Amino acid sequence: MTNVTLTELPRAIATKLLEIEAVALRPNDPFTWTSGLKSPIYCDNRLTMTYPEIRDMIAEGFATVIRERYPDAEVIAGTSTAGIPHAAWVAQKLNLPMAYIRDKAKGHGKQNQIEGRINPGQKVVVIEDLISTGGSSLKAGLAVREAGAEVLSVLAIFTYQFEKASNAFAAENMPLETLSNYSALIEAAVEIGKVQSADIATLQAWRANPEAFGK
Ligand SMILES: O=P(O)(O)OC[C@H]1O[C@H](OP(=O)(O)OP(=O)(O)O)[C@H](O)[C@@H]1O
Ligand SMILES: O=C(O)c1cc(=O)[nH]c(=O)[nH]1
Repeated sequence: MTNVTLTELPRAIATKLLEIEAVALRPNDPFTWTSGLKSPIYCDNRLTMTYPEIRDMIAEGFATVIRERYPDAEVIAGTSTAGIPHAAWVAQKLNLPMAYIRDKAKGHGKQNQIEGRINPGQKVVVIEDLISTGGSSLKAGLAVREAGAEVLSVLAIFTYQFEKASNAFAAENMPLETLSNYSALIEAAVEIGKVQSADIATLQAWRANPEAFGK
């Protein structure tokens, strides 16, 4: 078990993401995000699965948030696909039921969007790996509500801190909390010398107007 407080966690996770090279910069060959946005940066949190110490730091962070702020949680639900393993580790730590939410209902079999059992009226915490626009995780949270359950909060490892995402969650009155974020990532990257000043300038220009990047 790792021993990092919630206050230390944004920087600690950001540093680990940089150390394992989960963060890639490609200013001249932008990444396409799931929302269609073009970006000079991509944060591949899936790589945290590979490192027991890091995935446990994350799971312990989520478990602490749930114990402190959502002690009534009855089900931990992961978003498909990158949220699923983290939801499993948290559910195991808290000895709670687990489910996962597909981005859409299956076209065959039972045609489920939610796999595992979430009963109407149950209190659910949704676990996501990363928030860009927030579209994927908000959709997952709304599917849980559609099933008649209550979403106590969506928790994610990392957010780019776009207003668009926080506004979308606020509009649905759905709480969103994250363990680490873009500000902490940039601070950590500068401190450990992972980004050059030219890259910082590119990242600042992109961050100020992400929709215009790469056009
Ligand atoms: O906040 P958003 O704009 O929705 O973007 C973030 C989502 O994008 C990624 O998933 P992706 O669609 O790549 O699928 P995966 O989880 O199956 O890898 C990531 O894991 C988040 O779920
Ligand atoms: O928006 C996305 O698709 C996205 C961005 C990012 O940095 N990492 C990721 O896994 N997805």
